[in-house]
Amino acid sequence: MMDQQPEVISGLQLWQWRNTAKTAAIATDVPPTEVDWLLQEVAGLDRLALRLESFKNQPQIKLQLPFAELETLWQKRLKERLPVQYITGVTPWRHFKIAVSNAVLIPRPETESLIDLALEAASLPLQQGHWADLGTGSGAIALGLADVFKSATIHAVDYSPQALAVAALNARNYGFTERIHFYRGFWWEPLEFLKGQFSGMVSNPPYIPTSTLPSLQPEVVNHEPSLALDGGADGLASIRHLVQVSSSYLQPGGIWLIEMMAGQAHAVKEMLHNHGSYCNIQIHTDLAGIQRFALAYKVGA
Ligand SMILES: C[S@@+](CC[C@H](N)C(=O)[O-])C[C@H]1O[C@@H](n2cnc3c(N)ncnc32)[C@H](O)[C@@H]1O
Repeated sequence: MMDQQPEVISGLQLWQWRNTAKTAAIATDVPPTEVDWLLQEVAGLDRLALRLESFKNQPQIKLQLPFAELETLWQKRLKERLPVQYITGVTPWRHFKIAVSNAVLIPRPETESLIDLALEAASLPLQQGHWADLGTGSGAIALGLADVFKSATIHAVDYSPQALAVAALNARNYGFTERIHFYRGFWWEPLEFLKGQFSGMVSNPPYIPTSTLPSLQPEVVNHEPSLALDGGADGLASIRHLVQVSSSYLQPGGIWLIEMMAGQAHAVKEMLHNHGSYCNIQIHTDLAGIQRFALAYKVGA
């Protein structure tokens, strides 16, 4: 989107477009606030200017794309249910502005808590050394870990090379290229050379049962990568793998931390318990009170 030719229009013209776009949003069950997200990115307007509508009197506003293209993109949002984050190319996550494309899952607000949980769970020695972000997608978790664990090296893996390109861009944007290393491969496989040495692992793996996918919102099922969503028949295929394999990659006392779907906590807890290599198994809720995160330590510290 940002490669388009810029265009200058009047504040009044943009104000009128905004009103029409908001009315259409309400009529099609799209949050009207998304119109303002779009205008913040393409017209460089801040939240206050939008809230007070002070831009209405500006003689000229420079858009980062032709005005007609703005309308085309908004129609795609409404008719094709294209997520607004894929239109703007960015999404807020913690204090970052994360670049996204349709090669990556849009990082969700609930996933932000994984970073706080990792920080609370890790003693000072564990806040250093090697951490893994498995299934990094946009790289959001890797950025979050690099941000709170200033002396750690983050190893971020994804199976999708297109996702890794987005993640690498985000790492560059925040000056983390030295501290986040990217690998293409199947979960832990590219990290074999560090087996037994990891202070911790954080992952938000695909966890939606295959049969549930068609019932998700069209924004998700029609636009987000299925590799990021599909957790196999019971939704637990990736989590099961991460339970089985991670203990040989973690150092004794190392942290295992994942996000999961509502209703999976009991099964995940049981898997961790039955494996025999994990202790102090904990389930944590998200801000909505849903059992969303599982945390455990490798035995033997
Ligand atoms: C739910 S998304 C999470 C993305 C990002 N970590 C986040 O929280 O926003 C799951 C990610 O796992 C990746 N993935 C799926 N299967 C994988 C595998 N076998 N090995 C490595 N990554 C995989 C997907 O490409 C996707 O980027």
